Amino acid sequence: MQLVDPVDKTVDRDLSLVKDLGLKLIYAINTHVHADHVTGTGLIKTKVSGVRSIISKASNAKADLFVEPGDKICFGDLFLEVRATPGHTLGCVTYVTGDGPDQPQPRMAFTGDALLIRGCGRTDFQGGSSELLYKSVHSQIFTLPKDTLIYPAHDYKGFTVSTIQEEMLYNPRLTKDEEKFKSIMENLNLAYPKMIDVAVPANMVCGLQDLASKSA
Ligand SMILES: N[C@@H](CCC(=O)N[C@@H](CSS)C(=O)NCC(=O)O)C(=O)O
Repeated sequence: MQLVDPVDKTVDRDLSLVKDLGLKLIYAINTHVHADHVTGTGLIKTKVSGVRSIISKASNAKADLFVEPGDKICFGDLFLEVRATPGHTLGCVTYVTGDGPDQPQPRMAFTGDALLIRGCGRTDFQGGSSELLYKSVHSQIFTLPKDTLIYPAHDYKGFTVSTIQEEMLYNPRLTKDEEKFKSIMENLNLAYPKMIDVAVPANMVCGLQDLASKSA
């Protein structure tokens, strides 16, 4: 019996979509890295030549290119703006589509684990800080136009997209004041991530070359 790696399968599906749409993949962009997740970027690089991986400098991870707050990632006539949104991890960033008449409207924000739909990333390990996360979301994400579409990294309830307006109205954590938010985050009682202390075999590290350079 041949085992098929689920990450491999997902990457193949997504690359097939990119091909069907006639697009050329040039960047594989990460919002952050955590020791319990292996990013798919290294695997993508083995399947599509010329793709360059991107992650924030503050993540302290490995990649081809490092970005800092305020940087613009340009592709074709479009660009993504890099916003620092630490709190879930110290190196978390949010990527926002460009501002301007020639850029797609409404804007789109790829928030990683900083802002989830009706939730947010946990802040209880590996550089997490509820104080920082609250400030990040309020100063860097909730200041975007209300119709900006939010695409987070995870959803545990089947949602795929939200808007700034919806989250400012209905997010059960981030609509609260900072003290209440901190207390909510301290009492989430989430299970300790299953994979956080799992050692990664050496052959995976070779294939997935942008795996975080350090773990817990
Ligand atoms: N059950 C999962 C862990 C789920 C989890 O902790 N998710 C993280 C994002 S991945 S580090 C999170 O921030 N969740 C926030 C929340 O409110 O659920 C596992 O054991 O792997």
